Amino acid sequence: MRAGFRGLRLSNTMTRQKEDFVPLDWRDAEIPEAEKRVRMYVCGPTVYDYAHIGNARPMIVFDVLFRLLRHLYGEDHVVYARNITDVDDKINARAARDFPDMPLNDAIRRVTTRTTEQFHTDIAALCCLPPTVEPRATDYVSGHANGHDMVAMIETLIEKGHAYEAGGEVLFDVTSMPDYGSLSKRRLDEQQAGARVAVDSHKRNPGDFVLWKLSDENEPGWGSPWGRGRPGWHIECSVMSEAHLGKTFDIHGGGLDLIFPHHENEIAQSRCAHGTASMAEVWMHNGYVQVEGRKMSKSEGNFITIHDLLHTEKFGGRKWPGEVLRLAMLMTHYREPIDFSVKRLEEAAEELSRLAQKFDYEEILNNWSLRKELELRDFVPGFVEALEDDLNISLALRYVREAVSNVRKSEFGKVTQIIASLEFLGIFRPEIIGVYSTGTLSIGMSPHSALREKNKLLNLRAIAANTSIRDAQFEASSLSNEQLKYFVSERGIVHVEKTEQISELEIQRLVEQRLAFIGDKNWAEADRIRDELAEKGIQLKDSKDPETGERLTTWELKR
Ligand SMILES: Nc1ncnc2c1ncn2[C@@H]1O[C@H](COP(=O)(O)OP(=O)(O)OP(=O)(O)O)[C@@H](O)[C@H]1O
Ligand SMILES: [Zn+2]
Repeated sequence: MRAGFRGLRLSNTMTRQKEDFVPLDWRDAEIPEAEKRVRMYVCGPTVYDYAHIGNARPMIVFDVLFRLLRHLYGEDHVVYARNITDVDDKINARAARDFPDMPLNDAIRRVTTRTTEQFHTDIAALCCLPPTVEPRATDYVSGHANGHDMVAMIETLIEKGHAYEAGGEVLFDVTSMPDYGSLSKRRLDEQQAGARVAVDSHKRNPGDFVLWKLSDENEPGWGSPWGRGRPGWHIECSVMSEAHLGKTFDIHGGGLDLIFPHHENEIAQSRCAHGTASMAEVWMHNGYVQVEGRKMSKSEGNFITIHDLLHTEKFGGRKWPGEVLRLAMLMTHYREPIDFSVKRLEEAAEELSRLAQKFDYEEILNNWSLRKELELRDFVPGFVEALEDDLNISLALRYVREAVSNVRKSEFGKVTQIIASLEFLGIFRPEIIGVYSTGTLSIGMSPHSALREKNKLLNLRAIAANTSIRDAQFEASSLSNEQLKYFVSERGIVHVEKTEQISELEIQRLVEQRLAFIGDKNWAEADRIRDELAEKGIQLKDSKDPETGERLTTWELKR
């Protein structure tokens, strides 16, 4: 087998073919094994508003690819860069609207920080791993330490005759690049002939695009040789991908809508600035999330945010767990369109609970900790091969389904393969395997059962740490001498509650007080204490000491 080929085949928009994937570093015998890297760049969000579920699709698709690359090449051998676009006129408009009394730059900062945090929270709930690096556009406009900045790249493009200044802008001259349009397969002459948009008078060609534009006083701006201004949209990705992945790298991804003009223009900038034959070896594009046949988008107004799906009942009258949303995306091949509907989410939810029914909680807990001990990295048969075929997740899921229907609980190895596969796809959480567990740790419990309960609880904690449950709550630091009730809710949230504040000493004190009342024949007070304790779950038993004949009261916890 060729060096670097691990069986992975990917559809390349550039060649319109499914190709064997051989990362660049593996083609170069000079690079030592330990230093080889697979390098992937994905265009991230423009942070001015909540991300909608359409925006989530590339994040989820390329998260699966990231996981697969890590599995095939080793975790330390994959670099995944996904940017944050925090400079954009839509951001400026939102800042002025939301914080009218604040200086614009502060307001912009507020909007981008708030939106970025929200984005991170949303996609963590969709079980996406953080990328290796997440550069922000504003850190790369000018004066970047290694010279990896937008102003420097634009200067290079002007020097090399690919860009020109006109009408308060710097524009890329598309005719300066003979094979401009190679990704979208749009020929320049066709574009010009068919151009219906009025040609801006200062543009040499209708297809020329903005690299830099001057800013008004009340717009954000950076100093540059062409005056105080801000970058056009495409230049940031050329600059940040070079800064983190080099002049040419392995995979570049994003949604279908980015092929033209965004990716086409990234290619033009990068290749012309660096004098290279390609920017990325493989170009991958996910299909649209659609609503009634039309692309979900903010401008169409036909969108639903990830946040609303997770936390409100706006869509289909219920909240949808992150795994369900994620599975709803993964059920369709990444290049095909998805019609987003309540029905689809219901199907995903049903599929998850079908996968769940087979297992019993106790079993999984035991297997889980064993698996951790053994560091098993084994998946159900056929699973990895299916993913290697251009991310054929539907087929991979079919293998998981088959494994689930054939497995017996005692088949530890197979059960762990199933869990590893579900976990790999990011759809594993305790609740999807039917977990609804409650338990009690209480005073008066036999040491053996207390230990069992305690171990269960610690296992829950381990599960919470190992999956993406971020909201797990553990209030209990000491598990002895307190009655603690814990439960895993349907959403997988682990709560630990103190169900009883009363201490053993206190019970003892009350028992003695009651005996004193009995001695005084004050039955009313004696009964009051008995009822009070019963309310707290403590049952008293009266007996006589067989030797002394003395009245004896013991207590136990009633369930
Ligand atoms: N309906 C959709 N289906 C699939 N991917 C989408 C959809 N809408 C946007 N994307 C992708 O989401 C990523 C983030 O893009 P970005 O933040 O620029 O979205 P956007 O352009 O603001 O969305 P919109 O199209 O709603 O204005 C891009 O890779 C883009 O291709
Ligand atoms: Zn980009």
